[in-house]
Amino acid sequence: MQHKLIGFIGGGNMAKAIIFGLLKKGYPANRIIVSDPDREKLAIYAEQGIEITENNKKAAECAEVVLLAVKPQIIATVCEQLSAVDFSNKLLISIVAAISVDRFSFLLPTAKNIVRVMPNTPALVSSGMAGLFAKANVTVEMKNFAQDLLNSVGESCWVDDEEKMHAVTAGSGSSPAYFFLLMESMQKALLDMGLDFETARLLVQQSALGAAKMVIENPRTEISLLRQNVTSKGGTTAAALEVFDQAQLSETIKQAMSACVARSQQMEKLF
Ligand SMILES: NC(=O)C1=CN([C@@H]2O[C@H](COP(=O)(O)OP(=O)(O)OC[C@H]3O[C@@H](n4cnc5c(N)ncnc54)[C@H](O)[C@@H]3O)[C@@H](O)[C@H]2O)C=CC1
Ligand SMILES: O=C(O)[C@@H]1CCC=N1
Repeated sequence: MQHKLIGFIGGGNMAKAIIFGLLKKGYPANRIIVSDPDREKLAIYAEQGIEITENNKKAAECAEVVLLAVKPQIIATVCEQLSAVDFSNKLLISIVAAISVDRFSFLLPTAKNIVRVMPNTPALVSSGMAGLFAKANVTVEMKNFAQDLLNSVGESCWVDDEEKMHAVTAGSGSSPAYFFLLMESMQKALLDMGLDFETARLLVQQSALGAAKMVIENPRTEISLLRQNVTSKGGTTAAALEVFDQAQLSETIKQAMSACVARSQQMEKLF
């Protein structure tokens, strides 16, 4: 991919996952600049040879691609700081949850090429998943760069309707947390059963990896069949799944993901 100069506005958790993922894939450190008011956060980037600044405007002015990675709650303030920057020839990528392209067009009127992305932190280990959305006016070249960027740290897909970005948030941005919670709970249960910490963690992490690989490497097999293949009639797995069923786990997961979507829709109106 092209090594355009990327200016990250905000250098927190998600920016870090993308930036370190990019560095691992050979993206040159001297083609990245990070702006953040938190000097401690900036120090980790400086150590990698990345230019750092506390001045958002400076980072955006010199960058060809500006990637917004601040919290939705402060997006209006941050855009105000960027209002004197001419975005007309720049690509603006936002990973900010819930904030629409129309909102960015309002906050930064010179921005024409806006790509909205919902990535996730596994980008750090080259296993990210990102959903992307752009309006029809965005050039193919700009869209390709945005997708190449996300593809270099994982997989990606486009959605044709911006409304779907709320669901994408439930399925990419937030979803690693659901899997972490499941793994945390499994690890805790194994500790309570008397296994030591390292054994419990190894059992959980390797089983999670194995299950994910089974799904990925058997794209034509329904996930439900993979589950059934583990579940002997009257056996141990059936006993475990019966408990999940009684607790209505599937319904709970649906409710949790719906809450994620509802919060995203609410935040879209709030910020
Ligand atoms: N953490 C995640 O898994 C994901 C986060 N996102 C989105 O990424 C964005 C950032 O989230 P996180 O990295 O988790 O948050 P974070 O709190 O770790 O990072 C935000 C960063 O913004 C910095 N900041 C605060 N005020 C600033 C300002 N005026 N100018 C520049 N930087 C400023 C903070 O110092 C901090 O380093 C959010 O909009 C979130 O919705 C999207 C997908 C996944
Ligand atoms: O929890 C959040 O709001 C952000 C967006 C998706 C993941 N983290």
